[in-house]
Amino acid sequence: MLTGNDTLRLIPHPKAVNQAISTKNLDAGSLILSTPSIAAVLLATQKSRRCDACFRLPADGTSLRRCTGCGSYWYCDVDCQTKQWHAHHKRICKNYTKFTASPAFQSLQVHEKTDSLLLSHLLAHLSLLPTPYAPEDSSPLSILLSLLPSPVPDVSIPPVCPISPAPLPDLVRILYTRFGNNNFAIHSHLTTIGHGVFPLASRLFNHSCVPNAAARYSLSPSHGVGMEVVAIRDIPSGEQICIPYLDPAMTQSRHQIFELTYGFRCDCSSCLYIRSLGTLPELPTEPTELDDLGRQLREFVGIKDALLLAPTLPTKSLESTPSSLHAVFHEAYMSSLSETFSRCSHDGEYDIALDTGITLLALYILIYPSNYPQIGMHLLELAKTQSNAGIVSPNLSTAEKRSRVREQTRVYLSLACFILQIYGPEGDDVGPLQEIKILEDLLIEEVAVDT
Ligand SMILES: C[S@@+](CC[C@H](N)C(=O)[O-])C[C@H]1O[C@@H](n2cnc3c(N)ncnc32)[C@H](O)[C@@H]1O
Repeated sequence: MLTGNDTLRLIPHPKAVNQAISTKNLDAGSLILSTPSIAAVLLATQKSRRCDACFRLPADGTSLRRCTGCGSYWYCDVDCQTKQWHAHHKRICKNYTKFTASPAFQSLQVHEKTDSLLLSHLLAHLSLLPTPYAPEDSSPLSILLSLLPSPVPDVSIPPVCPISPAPLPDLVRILYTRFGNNNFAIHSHLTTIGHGVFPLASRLFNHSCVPNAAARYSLSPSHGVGMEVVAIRDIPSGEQICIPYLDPAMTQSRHQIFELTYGFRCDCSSCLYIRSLGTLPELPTEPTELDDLGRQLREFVGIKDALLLAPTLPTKSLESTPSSLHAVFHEAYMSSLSETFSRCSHDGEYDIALDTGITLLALYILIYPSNYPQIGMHLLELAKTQSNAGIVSPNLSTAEKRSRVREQTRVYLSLACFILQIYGPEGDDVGPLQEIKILEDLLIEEVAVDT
C-alpha cells in the first residue's frame, strides 16, 4: 500500500491529481505519517555546526568528525559517516572541493547552491542503486519521478557535482523540475536548518492555508532526517489532510508564489476571503492610529488581559473581521509587530513588548488555524517576556503583585504547552517543551521564596 499505514487513503483530486483522505477519526496530535528523506542537505549556515548525515548538533562536550577525503562533511560519529558514505558521499567526496570552488558553482545564488548540492546528493544516491539510476517500481525514488513537475516550462538546472557513472541530462532535468513544488524546508524548533526530498509526503499532502496537519522533523542518529506529519486538530474520517506549503501569515505574497512556483490557485477559505477583500485599506502611519488599530484588533479577537485567556485561547473566524480591521491583513503589519516585540523584549522595554506581543497574539489567532505551532512558540516568548518583566519591575514590591505576574506567566506557559504538545517535539533535543518545564519549575521556586 502506498501510504504504508491505515490512516490514509489516496483518492483523485480535481486539481491536484491526488488527495490523502483520513480513513478514521484522528485526534489532535495523532501521528499521520512518518517518512525518511531520500536526500537532504544542510543550509550553508549550518554546515560544520551539525552532522551532515542526521543534522543533529554535537552532544555537549563532543565535536564533529570531519571527512578526511573532502574536508567538507562533518559527522557525529563513525556510524553517521558510514551511513552517509553508502547513501551518497562515496560518489561525491573526490570531486566535491573542486566542484564547489568552480566558477559555475560560485556564481550561484545561496538558494541555488543549496539546490545544486541537494540534487548532487540525490543523483549520487541514484547512481548507487543496483542498476544505477533505475529505481524499483513504487520505491520512494520512483514516486519522486511521478510527482507533478514545476509549472515553469524551462527551469534552469543548476550545475551538479560530477558523478561516475554520470546521469543522463534528461533524468537530471526531470528530477530538478520536481524540486521547487515538492521539496521541504527541514526545521528544528520551527527554524529552517536544511532542505530535503520526501517523495511520499509530497505525493500525499496538498496545501491549505488553514491546514488540519503540519510537518515536523525528527533527527535521529540511527534513522537520519525524517518527517512526521501530525494532526493539529481533530480530523473526522473522510476529510482531506492538508499541510501548509507556505507560512499562512503570508496573506498577500502567497497567492503569487502558489501561482508561479507551485502552479495552482489556492481556494482555501482564507484565500477566498482575502481575495474577496480586493485592495486592502492602507495601514495607518501615525503611532496613535496604529495603537488604536491594535486595541481594536485585541477587542475583536477577545484578548484584553493575559489572565482572561485561560484555560483556552479564543477563536475567531477570519470572515467575521469588520472592515475597519482589514488593514491588519497587510503582511507589513505582522512583520512590524514581530520586530517591535522581539526588539523590546531583548532591550528590556517590557511594557511595550508585552503590549505589542498581545496584539501579535490576537493577529496570530485570527490568521493561523487553532493550535498552529507558531502560536505556541509566540506564547512561550510572551511567557519569557512576562517573567523577565516581573524580575526587573520596581513596582513588584508586594507578594500580591508578584503573584499576579507569576499567574500571567503561568497562563502563557500552559497555553503554549497545550499547543506545542499537540505538535510534539521537533528537531534538536532541548526544545520549547523543555523550556516550558524549566520556566514552570522556576515559578514554583519563586512561590516557595515568597511564602
Ligand atoms: C507536493 S505536490 C502534491 C501532490 C499531488 N497531490 C500528487 O498527487 O502528486 C504539489 C502540487 O500539488 C498541487 N496542489 C497542491 N495543493 C493544491 C491545492 N490546494 N489546490 C490545487 N492544487 C494543489 C499543485 O500542483 C502543487 O504543485
